[in-house]
Amino acid sequence: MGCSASLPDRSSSGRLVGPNSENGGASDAKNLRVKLVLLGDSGVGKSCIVLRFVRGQFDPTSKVTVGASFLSQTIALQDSTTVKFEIWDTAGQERYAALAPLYYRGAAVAVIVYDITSPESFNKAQYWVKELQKHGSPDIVLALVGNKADLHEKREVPVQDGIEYAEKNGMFFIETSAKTADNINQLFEEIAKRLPRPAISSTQNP
Ligand SMILES: Nc1nc2c(ncn2[C@@H]2O[C@H](COP(=O)(O)OP(=O)(O)OP(=O)(O)O)[C@@H](O)[C@H]2O)c(=O)[nH]1
Repeated sequence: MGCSASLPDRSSSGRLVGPNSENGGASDAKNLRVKLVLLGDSGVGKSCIVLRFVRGQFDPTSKVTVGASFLSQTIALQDSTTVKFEIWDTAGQERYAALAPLYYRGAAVAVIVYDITSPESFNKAQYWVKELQKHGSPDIVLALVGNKADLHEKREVPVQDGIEYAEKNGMFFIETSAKTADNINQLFEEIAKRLPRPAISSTQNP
């Protein structure tokens, strides 16, 4: 189960713009290209977050991620900077864990996702934070995301736990719902605001 995310560039809201082709894909002060990796336990909603961000859709019936999938999406900030996110959505199943370094190596941003109804997934998120702190780029932007915020009646991870853990580790924190779209665009906009200027450009290779 899950959200299939092997999709082309698409705009999904008025604030999102098409692929940035004016400068041939390189980063400059106004047009940033950013490699972003999503990590987290299987089933927390990584693919659904990406699908919601890129296409504005939620598909509860599509499949588990195998290996990883790649998508990109460009957003425009208020200061007219554009940020093209090159997104690697990794597979959360344990059997793919050894592949993760291929995807987070050289990433300017890591989005570490857990499910607010699953303490196990919160523990797994903490594992990924430590892994990124040890092996990620030294200036990587780390975001901690508590997804499935729409399932508040089943919540098992208090919002305060997410806030405190993120604060201690110098991370940006947000709760989202890929199902309702709550805070999905905000997640990427807040990441964009925290990027060093210009961000390191990347290629479509992991
Ligand atoms: N209620 C609710 N369900 C969600 C949300 N996001 C994802 N889901 C459901 O959670 C399940 C897993 O979502 P995926 O996006 O495939 O999870 P994943 O983290 O990509 O999983 P892997 O591909 O195994 O790593 C699916 O059944 C989704 O419909 C959400 O915000 N709210």
